[in-house]
Amino acid sequence: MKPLALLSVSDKTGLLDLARELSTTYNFQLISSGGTAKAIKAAELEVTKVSDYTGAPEILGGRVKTLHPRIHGGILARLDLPEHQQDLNDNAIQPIRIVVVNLYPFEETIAKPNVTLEDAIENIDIGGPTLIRASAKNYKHVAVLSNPSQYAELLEELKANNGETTLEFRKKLAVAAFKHTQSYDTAIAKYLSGDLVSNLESLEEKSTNTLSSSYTLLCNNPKPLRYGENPHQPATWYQVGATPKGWSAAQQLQGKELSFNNLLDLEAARSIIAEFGDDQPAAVIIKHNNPCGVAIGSTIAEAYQKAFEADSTSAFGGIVALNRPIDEETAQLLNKTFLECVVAPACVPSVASILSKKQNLRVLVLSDFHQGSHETVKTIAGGMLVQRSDDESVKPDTWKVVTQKQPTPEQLQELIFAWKVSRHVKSNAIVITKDSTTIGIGAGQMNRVGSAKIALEQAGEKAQGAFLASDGFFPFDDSVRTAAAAGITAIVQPGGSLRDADSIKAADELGLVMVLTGIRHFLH
Ligand SMILES: NC(=O)c1ncn([C@@H]2O[C@H](COP(=O)(O)O)[C@@H](O)[C@H]2O)c1NC=O
Repeated sequence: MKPLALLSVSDKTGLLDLARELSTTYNFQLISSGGTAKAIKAAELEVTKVSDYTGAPEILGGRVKTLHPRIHGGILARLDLPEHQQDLNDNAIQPIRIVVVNLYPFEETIAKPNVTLEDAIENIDIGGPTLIRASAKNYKHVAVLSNPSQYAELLEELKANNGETTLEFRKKLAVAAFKHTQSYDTAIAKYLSGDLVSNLESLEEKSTNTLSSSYTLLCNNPKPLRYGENPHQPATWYQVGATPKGWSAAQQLQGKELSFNNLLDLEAARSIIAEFGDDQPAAVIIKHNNPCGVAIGSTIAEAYQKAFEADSTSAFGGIVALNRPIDEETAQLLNKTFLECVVAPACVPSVASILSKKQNLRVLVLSDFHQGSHETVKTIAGGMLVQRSDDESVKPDTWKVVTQKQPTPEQLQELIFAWKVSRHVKSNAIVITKDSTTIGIGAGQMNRVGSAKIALEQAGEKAQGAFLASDGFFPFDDSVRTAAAAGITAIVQPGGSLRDADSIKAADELGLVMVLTGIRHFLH
């Protein structure tokens, strides 16, 4: 009697080649569910329909196809146990040696724009995971394939072992199978629980009754990276969810492979550019996850040039993000210095030959800069911290002017610019700007005075008439006095210190404008 191989697949990629090899080269009898059998038959290969083998028709519009004791008995039987053999004989069941299944495309279905709950539910595969789990449980006797990418490996295995599979190989497939059904079920649970929104709502409720009892990140398509932050740290880049989004959907037009640090810096650049929307051309240059230059210009070339000149020393080896397509003028400017990466929503075709002069420069196209994650996740010893991302838009209409001096509309615009940048600088953050360009950035200092000194020193003479944003409140009036002495005109800060009155008094004394946003933007 021929050994049995069961094939039941939604994604029919590679199916016919595999079926042909199994039946003609390795002499398997193929049994398949309706659609799979039809495809195999159409290729003039021999196949038995599951319903013919079991004598039970597919019912409920396909909700029940393979859920039958003749199928699951054949998969789950321990062939080393005489009592199992007896059961097989008594029930005219043949052992099934190879099971090839891939599941209804649940994640692809829910990613569709107007998906209905009905559609989503009908795409929850029941029989498929049951086949996969049963086969994986009985890996000592059954080889289970849960993805077309495994077909070639199976054929090599059969070739190397006279039409058999080794226990080691089957165990490896079983592990992959359980991981697959786990992530499949996680996607379903996430979707049915209201997806991310309800996770975040439950975070906001802060009540243990409403918090999810577990938190799972569903990651796919691992891409090995050369290394992590440093060469001795192995690292992998995973795509979150089944459909490529964000950086997983970005197109790399040229340059070396992306590194771990490139991706972190690109993400920092993306989040700043997203802040400025699409109204005006904006450019940002990132170094070590902090911006070293951010600017708005009348053209994208001008915005880049202003961002570059903001701190040309630090821009060397930087990561650039632009919110307009790269045109020839900008490409020529980009080529003037060593940069690691540049990302833009598009590239004018003629710039390819200009940028290719810098062969190592990674050029990426990201069509949507606004697709950030709504939650951030960090690991700590024995735990994981999850929070809503700091992605709420800046709302200047809620700001309060607390000084006698009021800002002019132009000054308010500049303060908005400074504030938008400051929330993306590691705390303690002080950002000095002028003409919609950063001219001094103090990042990641352990006290705010230190950050202010660094930012003001970098701004130098240009601090005269410039604007200052602070991501957290001023605990004392010292930074206000230092800023005024350097020539700062207006300050935006959250407020909320016990000594706010001291800072406001100093601002009034020194003739500054001070605006309180009422919201803090620490970034660790
Ligand atoms: N209900 C069942 O008994 C069942 N058995 C297998 N499936 C799935 O049906 C699909 C294949 O169907 P077809 O061969 O009819 O194209 C596969 O994705 C497989 O995972 C089933 N469908 C869903 O639960």
